[in-house]
Amino acid sequence: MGVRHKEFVIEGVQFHPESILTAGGRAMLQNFLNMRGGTWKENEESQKRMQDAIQTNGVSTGSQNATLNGVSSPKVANEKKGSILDEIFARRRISIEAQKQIPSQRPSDLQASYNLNLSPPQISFPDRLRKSPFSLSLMAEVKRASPSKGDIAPHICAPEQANRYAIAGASVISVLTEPEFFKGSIEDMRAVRESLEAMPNRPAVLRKDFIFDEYQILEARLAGADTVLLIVKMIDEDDLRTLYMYSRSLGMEPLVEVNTEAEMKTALRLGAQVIGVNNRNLDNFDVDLETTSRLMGIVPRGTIICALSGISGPDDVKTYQDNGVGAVLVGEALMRAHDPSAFANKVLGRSDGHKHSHDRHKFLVKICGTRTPQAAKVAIEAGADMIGIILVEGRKRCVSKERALEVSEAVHQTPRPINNHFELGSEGPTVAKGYFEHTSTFFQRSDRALLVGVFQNQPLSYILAQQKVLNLDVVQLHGSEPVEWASLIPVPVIRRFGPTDPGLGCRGYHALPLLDSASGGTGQRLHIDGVKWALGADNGLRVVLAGGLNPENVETILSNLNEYSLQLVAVDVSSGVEENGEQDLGRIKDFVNAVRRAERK
Ligand SMILES: O=C(O)c1ccccc1N[C@@H]1O[C@H](COP(=O)(O)O)[C@@H](O)[C@H]1O
Repeated sequence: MGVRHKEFVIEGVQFHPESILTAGGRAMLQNFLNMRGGTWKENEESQKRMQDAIQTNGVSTGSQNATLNGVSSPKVANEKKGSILDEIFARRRISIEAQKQIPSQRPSDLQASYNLNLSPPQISFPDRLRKSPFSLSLMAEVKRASPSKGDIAPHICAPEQANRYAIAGASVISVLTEPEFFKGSIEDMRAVRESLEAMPNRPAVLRKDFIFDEYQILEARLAGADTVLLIVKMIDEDDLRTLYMYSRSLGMEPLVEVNTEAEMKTALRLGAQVIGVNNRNLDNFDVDLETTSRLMGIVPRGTIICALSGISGPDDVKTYQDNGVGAVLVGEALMRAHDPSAFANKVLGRSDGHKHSHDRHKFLVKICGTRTPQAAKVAIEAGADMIGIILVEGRKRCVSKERALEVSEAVHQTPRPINNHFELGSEGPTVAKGYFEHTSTFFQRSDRALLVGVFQNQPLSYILAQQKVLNLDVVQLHGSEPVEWASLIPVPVIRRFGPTDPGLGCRGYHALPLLDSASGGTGQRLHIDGVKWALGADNGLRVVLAGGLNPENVETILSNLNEYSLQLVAVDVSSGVEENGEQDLGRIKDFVNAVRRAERK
């Protein structure tokens, strides 16, 4: 085991001597001192101060490191000095030490947040790898730059990139969080995790960084990591074990990285369940794709082996599949790919997953403002998918309790015409799906139409009571109700938004947003450009379209939105199927027929 330098203290902060032997390290120290109102000048006196600090601390096997929960932070093993990795580790050490001094980011702050259960829900990293439906799992990396390649894709938006990877079938999203050499940040990883929120079968999130301190592991968990990287080469075995156990204590099985047989043996002694074999030698950056297959021989069954680095396409993956490698990590090639989703699909041997032009898109139809059981029956028999009743006191279409019960009974008992039955998706259970893509399937019910109760700025207790009494299948919130209410209502919620309203695309709350003008039920049309803007800004968004639709205009409106038709789940009409203020059975049928014609175009 390598000897260690004792840390020294400047302005009350402990630093590792290796950290400031480089110009970059000194620049970071300068930043730190600036932040603290101190100065560090490259003059004789400061250099002497540094030399003295190094000499007086000298060579020692002890350590005086910062502690978290009373456990001392492990050190970078000294014999590894000299490589680029040492420099990165040394710089990370300085910046992490500086970060720990910032009120709100001190170890005690992180621990307090963790104790308050503020870390996002996690999934098991090894389980997620094992559940991949493909012959080998993909760990797709967000990496803007690297020390060996320089800039790769500095302008990418991390959560956008991660979403593409997820939908394409990646089991893990690896996010580089090191800022200087890789141009990443913990904020990238937090945003990536947020972008996967409420996505069924989301990928696991890996914090890829240079980890030497429990502090970084706790920080990762609070930002939403499901696993962290531990590099055997850079941490001595006792410290590695401490970090490994700490990560597991937070529910994160780490990815343990090795490059040689000796390192593999260390990882196995640790009991690591997931071992990444780096095909890149970190001293000289040489890549040898056979490294992974070579080291497989000594690995017991059940351990998941991942090939890391240098994989540039499906051809590289073939041999790994044959050798029983569980996963491949692809970074640079995906970041440089013109179409990362298509590239990821190819690596996984998956068809592109896109809908083809011959797949006819079906728009659900909601007939709202229904006031009689007869109208509900006619609408269902004409092919309507949802029947809405207005439960807003004072509005002209509001139905009495008795009438609402009658309509409810009609909706629950009227069978649907046979040609309205849905073919439900057969996608495997472990491929991630967009949140709204998933929730829109709630509304595709084959046996009967759904009953929707429309509310506007009424108390939550009233809404909950009505849902129960009327056996509502869906609740529509048409006022300024808090978005969070959707999680407190036991059936799917449709919530009204204007196209530029905040919260429209919030995942995890409303099952579908409904685009309409503010008051509702007035026949006021939405500006088509606004609708296009909202749909174009977020291609994972799915909506119900309402506002001034009628049998005469709905075909044209749908054809104007043709480009976005996959995002339009349903169309909704209230005043447009009325004649002289009453629902007109003929107009209801005309509306449904007009929508069906639009589907065929
Ligand atoms: O229709 C109503 O009277 C109503 C009252 C209160 C809130 C919402 C209401 N209707 C909703 O408005 C849209 C579209 O209506 P329109 O076609 O423009 O008349 C639809 O979502 C109805 O559910």
